[in-house]
Amino acid sequence: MMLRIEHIDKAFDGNAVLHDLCWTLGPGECWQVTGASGIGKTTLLRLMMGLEQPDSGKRIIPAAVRFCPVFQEDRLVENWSALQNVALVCDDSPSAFRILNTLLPDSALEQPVCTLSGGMRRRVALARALAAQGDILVLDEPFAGLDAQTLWHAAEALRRYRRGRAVVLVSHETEKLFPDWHTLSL
Ligand SMILES: Nc1ncnc2c1ncn2[C@@H]1O[C@H](COP(=O)(O)OP(=O)(O)OP(=O)(O)O)[C@@H](O)[C@H]1O
Repeated sequence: MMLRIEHIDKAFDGNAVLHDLCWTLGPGECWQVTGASGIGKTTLLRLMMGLEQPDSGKRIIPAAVRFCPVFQEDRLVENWSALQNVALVCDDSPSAFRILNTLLPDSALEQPVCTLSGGMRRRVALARALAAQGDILVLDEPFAGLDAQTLWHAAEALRRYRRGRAVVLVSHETEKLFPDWHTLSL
């Protein structure tokens, strides 16, 4: 078991978002979290990572488990290049370069990320999560703003570079891309 959620309730300003939610993530398992806009998908990811506290219920996680997140916002160092952003979380520069290279054109790798398009920036954020040392990839809309072909490449990079790590993914595209993954429907 890498992460367990037991009977979690979460409300904001008296509005219930998650109610009596139970779920277990096993080692190396891949999950897609689905549900309508506003149902609580991002809230659940934040609860998993301990960035939000439940009103009741608990989250059980071994102390050594580390997360590799892609947040809904890119959270990049704006004046740094894609390579510098990814190298920040990764001791192995050749491996960071390899991951970035599959996701972005060469011409985009060395300019400040603030000059890149929204879809390119999203791919830098995904590359950073894939290059990071950690146990669970937690990905909140990592494919936002990508056209069909780029999306396919990004999904392929996720398959190739997850390196056996568990994945929890929120994306509107997942059913077509990852038909063999588990689904948690909110
Ligand atoms: N910090 C907060 N303060 C108050 N309300 C919040 C907060 N975070 C989330 N909410 C509310 O909780 C509900 C669930 O939000 P959440 O972002 O988890 O939904 P979501 O399923 O990820 O939505 P989307 O698919 O649109 O991103 C929404 O009604 C949202 O307004």
